[in-house]
Amino acid sequence: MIKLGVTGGIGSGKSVVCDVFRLHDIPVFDADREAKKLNDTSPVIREKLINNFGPDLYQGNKLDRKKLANLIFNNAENLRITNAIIHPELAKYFEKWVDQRKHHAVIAIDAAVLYEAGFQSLLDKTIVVMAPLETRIERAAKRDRLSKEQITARANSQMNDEEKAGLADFIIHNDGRHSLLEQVAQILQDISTLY
Ligand SMILES: CC(C)(COP(=O)(O)OP(=O)(O)OC[C@H]1O[C@@H](n2cnc3c(N)ncnc32)[C@H](O)[C@@H]1O)[C@@H](O)C(=O)NCCC(=O)NCCS
Ligand SMILES: Nc1ncnc2c1ncn2[C@@H]1O[C@H](COP(=O)(O)OP(=O)(O)OP(=O)(O)O)[C@@H](O)[C@H]1O
Repeated sequence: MIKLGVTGGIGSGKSVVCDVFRLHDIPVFDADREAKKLNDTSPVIREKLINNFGPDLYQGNKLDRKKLANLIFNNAENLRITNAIIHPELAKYFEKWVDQRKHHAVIAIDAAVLYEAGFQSLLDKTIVVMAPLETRIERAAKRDRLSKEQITARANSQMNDEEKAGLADFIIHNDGRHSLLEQVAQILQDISTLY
């Protein structure tokens, strides 16, 4: 089995690229979505987040996402604490998810903070989806109905594209001038010798 990581800055097009992988019948683990599920279901995460940020971070069983977002985006120490709580649990859950898909030749994880979370050590190859920062901010602002400042705060909480590109095995250009279908097909051809 080849384990691929797909990352890229906010609004870069990771989810669109991962939909192309799904078209090739490759299962994709959506780290954002699975992390949010764990935030609401993992007693370990809940206890540690409450110990660090207080009980009103949760309304009943549900994490108040807006409250946590306001605490971590623009505060490096709170971001570090939160990542140290959530990412190890997310990594454990990802490994279980992989074990249940052993019959697939290739699987992928869609993770905005793949390198920051240390997931690279769990993977065989990593792919960075790149687009100009202003394009990314416009796309994400349109999609999420967040202000450009809120998107920029999230972008500033992530490794920048150049650092990610230096760590990547493959780059996918999603600037509207390169075909995503062709770039994904080329990567799958390149890795086909590995399995
Ligand atoms: C803080 C949370 C609750 C905010 O959720 P909310 O729905 O309000 O914001 P949303 O998820 O839309 O955030 C938008 C973007 O922020 C970025 N982002 C999310 N978590 C992080 C993080 N820890 N570090 C840097 N950027 C992050 C992603 O690009 C995400 O798409 C949520 O983002 C979260 O639980 N983050 C911590 C877990 C995590 O690292 N998830 C990403 C795994 S790759
Ligand atoms: N090449 C493109 N042309 C036009 N719109 C695009 C393109 N690629 C992505 N988009 C749109 O931009 C927005 C961001 O794309 P996507 O959600 O795939 O990014 P992402 O990297 O997953 O972002 P995030 O990290 O915020 O989840 C989406 O609304 C998507 O439909």
